[in-house]
Amino acid sequence: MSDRHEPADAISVRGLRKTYRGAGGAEVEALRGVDLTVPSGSIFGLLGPNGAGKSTFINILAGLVVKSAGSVRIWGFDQDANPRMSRASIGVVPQELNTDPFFTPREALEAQAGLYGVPKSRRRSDEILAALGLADKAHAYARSLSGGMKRRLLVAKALAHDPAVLVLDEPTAGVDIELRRSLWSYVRELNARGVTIILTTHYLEEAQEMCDRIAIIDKGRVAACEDTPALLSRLQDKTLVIHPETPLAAAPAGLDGLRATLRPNGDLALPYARGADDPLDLVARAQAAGVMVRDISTEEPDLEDVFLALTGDRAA
Ligand SMILES: Nc1ncnc2c1ncn2[C@@H]1O[C@H](COP(=O)(O)OP(=O)(O)OP(=O)(O)O)[C@@H](O)[C@H]1O
Repeated sequence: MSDRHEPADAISVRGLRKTYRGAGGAEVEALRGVDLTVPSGSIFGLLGPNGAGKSTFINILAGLVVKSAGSVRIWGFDQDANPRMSRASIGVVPQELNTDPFFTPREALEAQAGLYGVPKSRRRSDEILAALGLADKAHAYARSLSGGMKRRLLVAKALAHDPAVLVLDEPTAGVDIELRRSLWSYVRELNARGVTIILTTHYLEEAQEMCDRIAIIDKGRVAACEDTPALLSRLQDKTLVIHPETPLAAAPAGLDGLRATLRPNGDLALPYARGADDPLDLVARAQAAGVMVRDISTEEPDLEDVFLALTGDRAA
């Protein structure tokens, strides 16, 4: 993968729109003018509530859904002017476990490579199957594979034509912790070898941990697109947590004007503005309200908070 030319942007999308026409002629505007750039070599996260347009976006990149307007460049190739090269540059791991029951994993990879015109001498089916822990299942019928194995087979299939960009649509939905961990470590390995990764996930912690850069899509528009630390720092609110001597049964009276909440474990949480409010004042206010303070800690905002602030919706 090292001999590949590398454009600055793996994906560049301008003015992308998609309007679906429903059964009764009703129109659904799934994408309403999306501009998005995915830098080459990054692990890029696409987050958004249900129905935000993430799958539509990915399916347009994959060539599975026809856009209504706008331009899409994949690995420098314009999707309209150079459909073959732009398609060859991207591999998509779909959300659904749609493996062909009568193909063995090896046959599935060979068929996929054949579809993209990869000559036999350049196919790496066995290597890919081994990397995904499917070597001993290479000749088993796909229908006999476990759910986790099918998921890994879909990743393998998406890699069969050696794409520069790998898209994973909700790759860890319904996946157990062990598979999730091994999937992510493989994704990191691919990224280290130069593959640009785009993933959608509802697991905000995961996006926070995995992604260099994150776009938040809401109602068919890009609500935010920033490097992960910058996105997090947009939120000025920190939280002071007071751990009382004995768990509180209710938030004490006398904390008027503070957005105090009681946590299920009996701790008291008090949001405050970084740099503007003094957390020690909050401690004094709590003490004055009768709270016996055993310990205090502060928390940074996480993506869930950013998400809430931007979209007003709570994520999954
Ligand atoms: N084939 C279709 N025909 C009509 N409407 C569609 C079609 N596919 C998607 N939509 C609508 O387009 C909007 C965006 O859907 P999309 O699946 O892209 O969202 P999403 O962000 O991927 O959601 P999720 O997280 O639930 O997968 C939704 O309102 C959806 O109902």
